[in-house]
Amino acid sequence: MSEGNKQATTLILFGATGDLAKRKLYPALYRLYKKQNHFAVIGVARRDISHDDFRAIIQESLENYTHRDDDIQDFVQKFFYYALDVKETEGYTGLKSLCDHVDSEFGLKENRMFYLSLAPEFFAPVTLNLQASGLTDNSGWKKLVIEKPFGRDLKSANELNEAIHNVFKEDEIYRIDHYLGKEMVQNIQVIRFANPIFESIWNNRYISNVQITSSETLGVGERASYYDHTGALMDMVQNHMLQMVALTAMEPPSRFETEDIRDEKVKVLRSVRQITTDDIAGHIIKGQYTRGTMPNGNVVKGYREEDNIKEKSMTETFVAAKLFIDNFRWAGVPFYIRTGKRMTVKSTEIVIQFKDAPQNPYFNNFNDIQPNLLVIHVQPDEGLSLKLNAKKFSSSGDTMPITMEFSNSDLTGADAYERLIQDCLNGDSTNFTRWDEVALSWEFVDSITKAWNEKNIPLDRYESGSMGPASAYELLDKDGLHWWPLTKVEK
Ligand SMILES: NC(=O)C1=CN([C@@H]2O[C@H](COP(=O)(O)OP(=O)(O)OC[C@H]3O[C@@H](n4cnc5c(N)ncnc54)[C@H](OP(=O)(O)O)[C@@H]3O)[C@@H](O)[C@H]2O)C=CC1
Ligand SMILES: O=C1O[C@H](COP(=O)(O)O)[C@@H](O)[C@H](O)[C@H]1O
Repeated sequence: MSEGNKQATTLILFGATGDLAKRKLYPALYRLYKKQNHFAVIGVARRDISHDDFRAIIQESLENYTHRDDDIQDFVQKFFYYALDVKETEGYTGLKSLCDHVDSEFGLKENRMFYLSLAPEFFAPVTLNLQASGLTDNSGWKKLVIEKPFGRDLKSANELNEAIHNVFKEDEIYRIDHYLGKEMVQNIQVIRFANPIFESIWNNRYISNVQITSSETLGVGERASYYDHTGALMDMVQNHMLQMVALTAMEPPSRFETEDIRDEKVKVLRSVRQITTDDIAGHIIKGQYTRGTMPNGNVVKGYREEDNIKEKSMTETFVAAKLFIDNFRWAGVPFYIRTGKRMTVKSTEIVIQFKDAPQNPYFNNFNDIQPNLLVIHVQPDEGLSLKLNAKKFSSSGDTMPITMEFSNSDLTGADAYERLIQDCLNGDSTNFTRWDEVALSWEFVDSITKAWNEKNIPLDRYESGSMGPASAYELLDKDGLHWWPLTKVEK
């Protein structure tokens, strides 16, 4: 058992009856419990339910969980419930009493993790109420885990940051970006920095372009009211997509320590070229899905027909962008990113396309010479593939493309939320975003929003079940490139 596994903790989970808690957090906590972490959980939400009703919710959320054992009863006994409208200051006194009680019953040393899995408008008021009620005057450590989105633009993110900094120090704040908990996102640094064959050519001399795709087949689902005033730019680009760009592009840190790694990511984010109103049209595409047929044959509604979406909503459900990182290593190399809902497949991949050989002796020889590609498969399969050219078997000089593959898919690792909560218990904030990363990401995203508004950029429609609007293809087409097909997709 590592040191971290011994950290006794009371986890106060705000939003305990919500979608994220049920789908992701309870399975993650169950796995952490099985790894001998010592914690109890107080779930907080408005609905008036008993401890036992709450435990039933948790059991239900684990019903389809494949690694379930017969210790679920013991697991759920560590869960308690407190009904509270988080805006109402008075109710926090009762929460503190329950917290003190649970703490002494389980011997949790007054270590407290406050996890805000709530709508973002509650992040600041809850934090201030925690302080006012004395919940943060504990003798053990305190940590604030805060879900995304962290603000709606740089200004509001700044205000939120100031509010939480009145109560928590930066090293007590864990801003979640769950992509940073994914196995292959964490692997990017190892693939790059532990393999001189890659790192020595990881620059504009050898790399033609980078393509990062995160496509989803699901539509807006039950999160319509959140999504319709958020859109793909804030929901995915500001955080997950820019974090993957930063990890792919960063310099090797001087040491693999939290702040050194974050410093390098910050340098990349600072070097991302701001989008001006004049070049927005050629660089950033926004799209919205219409009715269409998914590959499984299901006909699905268009975005504007979804429940709780405005009939004339202009919210983008798709973004494709061409970014440049203005530094020595990446000058002139486009980073293409795209993300969207209701696309053909669910997949996240990072493709590094290498430049063609300067002179190809096989050219014009009816050969199928392809660019070398290094593909990092983030999900659903986790792995790596390297596309090369080789001699066609038994031919005189013909070539054929071959692929070398590594796949994690037979291994059962931790899930992103499990890793991140474990890191937080252990006090390791490497895979959480530091304030300056968040601020720089907003600065970039704000420049896009501003330019979109000023230029009145149209919303390009794409059929559900497609890979996005035609304009997203044209983005690469005019550079003589194309999106590489995603190879590992959810079946
Ligand atoms: N769901 C997802 O896939 C993802 C979610 N997130 C983030 O996680 C957070 C939670 O999202 P999600 O679970 O989807 O949201 P939900 O709307 O499903 O859940 C919201 C939760 O907050 C509670 N709640 C709402 N209002 C109050 C209030 N005034 N006082 C106390 N509790 C309240 C609700 O319970 P009740 O109604 O009983 O009060 C419920 O438990 C958000 O920040 C979201 O952006 C991030 C990534 C993915
Ligand atoms: O943060 C979010 O991520 C999910 C996609 O996450 P993934 O792990 O399934 O790729 C996205 O559906 C959601 O809209 C967004 O808020």
